[in-house]
Amino acid sequence: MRADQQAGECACESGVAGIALNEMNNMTRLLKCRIGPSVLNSDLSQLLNESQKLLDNGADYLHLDVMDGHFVPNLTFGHPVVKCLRGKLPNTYLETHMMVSDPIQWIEPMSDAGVNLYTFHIEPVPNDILKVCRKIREAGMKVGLALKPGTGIEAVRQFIDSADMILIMTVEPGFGGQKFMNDMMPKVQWLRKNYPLLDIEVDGGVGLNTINACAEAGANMIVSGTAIINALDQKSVIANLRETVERSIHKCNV
Ligand SMILES: O=C(CO)[C@H](O)[C@H](O)COP(=O)(O)O
Repeated sequence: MRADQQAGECACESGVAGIALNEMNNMTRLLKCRIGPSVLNSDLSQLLNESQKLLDNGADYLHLDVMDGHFVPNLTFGHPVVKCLRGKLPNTYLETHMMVSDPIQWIEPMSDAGVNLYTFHIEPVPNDILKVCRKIREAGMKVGLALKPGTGIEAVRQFIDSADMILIMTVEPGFGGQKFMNDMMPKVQWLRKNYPLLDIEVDGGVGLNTINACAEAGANMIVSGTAIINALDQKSVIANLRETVERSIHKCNV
């Protein structure tokens, strides 16, 4: 494991994916809100500047959308770009959201590039989920499991304890700027109810108009792309998103 990967802090201090409900009362306060802007719709010719601006404006981590043109009908960037970014941002927590058909193929290259959290979709590898989780950990990264909107929670249930985070997609993966799918919130609610300390991330159409639904459902890791990137005042949008989520986390604790 690289030093910068080790230094990365996960949103749930305990690092425990799930605990029994009766153990949670004194522990929910450890759940942390984290805002991770997606750089997908930023000016990618200025990736470092765009990233630095997001961090200066309060981002806790960067959500890097890696698309292979097979799993989703779009192409972005891969490990060479991530490695360059890591070189310039040695202390930033980097998540790669792997929208790829073969998540195993990119584990070593992404680990070598300095990724902290490797989030992959379970849909292309239904019979190899545990194997992929194990390889990600062996490579020194945290494990995120991502679900497309059409994938039910039952598909991931038995693997939650093997993950550090579950990503509930609130749009069809592939493009930024789509409409938030409110009907994904029951998945988030179910996860939060049954896994009080689990890091739950939402991604897709999340902004000031939709953050309330995410926060109330129990999401604590917030990916937001266009709502932050296109904002005139990124700092205030990030602060607003954080405030809404922290209010919900606080309500759970009292
Ligand atoms: O994973 C993604 C698309 O597949 C993006 O992270 C996501 O859509 C962010 O952009 P926006 O907030 O504009 O929806």
